[in-house]
Amino acid sequence: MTIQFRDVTKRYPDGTVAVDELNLTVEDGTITVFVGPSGCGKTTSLRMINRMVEPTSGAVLLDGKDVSEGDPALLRRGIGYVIQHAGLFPHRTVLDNIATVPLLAGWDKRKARDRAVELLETVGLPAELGKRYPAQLSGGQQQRVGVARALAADSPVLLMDEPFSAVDPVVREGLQDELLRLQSQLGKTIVFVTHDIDEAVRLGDKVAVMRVGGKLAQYGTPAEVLRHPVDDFVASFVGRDRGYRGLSFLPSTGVEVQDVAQIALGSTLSAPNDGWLLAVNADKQPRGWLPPKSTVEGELTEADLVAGGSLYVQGTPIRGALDAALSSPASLGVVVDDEHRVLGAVVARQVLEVIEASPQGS
Ligand SMILES: Nc1ncnc2c1ncn2[C@@H]1O[C@H](COP(=O)(O)OP(=O)(O)OP(=O)(O)O)[C@@H](O)[C@H]1O
Repeated sequence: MTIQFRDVTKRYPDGTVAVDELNLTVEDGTITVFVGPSGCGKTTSLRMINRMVEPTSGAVLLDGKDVSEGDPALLRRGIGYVIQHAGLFPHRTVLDNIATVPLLAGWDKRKARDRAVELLETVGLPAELGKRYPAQLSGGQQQRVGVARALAADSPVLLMDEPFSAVDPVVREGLQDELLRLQSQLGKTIVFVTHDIDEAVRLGDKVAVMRVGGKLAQYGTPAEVLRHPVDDFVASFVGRDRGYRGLSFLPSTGVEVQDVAQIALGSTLSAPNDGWLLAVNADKQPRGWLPPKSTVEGELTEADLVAGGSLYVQGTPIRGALDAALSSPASLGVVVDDEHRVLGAVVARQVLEVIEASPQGS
């Protein structure tokens, strides 16, 4: 389902212009992220899609149909909505929370409950949490329940307003991964609001950068916004390290994978080694590094090794190659295939040469 903002303006009764002449199309089956500093009108824009806020002028269209025509309650029931802190009903169990919308839609109790159990699994929560109350869950689990409840509407559109902002960064990354995994299966049209540019570029197929005063500053793919910010506001908002972030979108064409000296776990070392040796297991997966001039008594075990850096999966963007090279104790970034078998190594200097020669690096 496409969502179209056509000349949409929202002026609150006190005169605040929260959204100013917004024109933008959210494409079917994609994640579009509204990002910008506090007060720039992201939430107001989102809420005009399900008519929790009515535009002062202009129109929002769902698949070409003006949302202002028709019953707002019916519209809202048909659009999944997730907010910060999940917004769960505290006195209802997790399962009852998830089943809210199906019950409103007139499903019988049994069917709504079965659907809720299924959705709990979809969002990666164990079934036994279903009987608990929201306060008995962690923040991350509550957010997952919030997502499950929104999915229960089974609508093609999902609105998410800072859904992961209240959880710590590690849990947040897990939730983002989970959302991307779900989206690859479900293909919904998702509008996601955040003030965090990292979250925006990670999740968005498209990113709409907004500025205070409710104006759209730039709308494009994450790569476009990072590499070619249209003005100083966008450039400063995406940050000084945008060059590094932009590497997440630069292909690794031209990066040379060189041979790397290896040693198998369980083998013996006849003489001290000259250079670093990459230790691999029976499946040829890297397990760590053996420093130069090591002496190993008996068979090589993981206890003899120095931990390795990050791995670079061949074919993925160049940022991973640079990370692998810079994080390796041997200054050799380990290159692996999809099954994490060693293919060779990359060195930072050569990766940087490729980056410098790219249009982004120059
Ligand atoms: N009900 C309201 N009445 C008056 N002004 C409002 C109302 N709701 C929001 N605003 C104002 O409209 C502007 C945009 O608010 P909005 O919540 O859409 O921004 P936001 O980008 O989502 O901000 P945040 O990230 O802080 O939630 C702000 O100046 C805000 O104070």
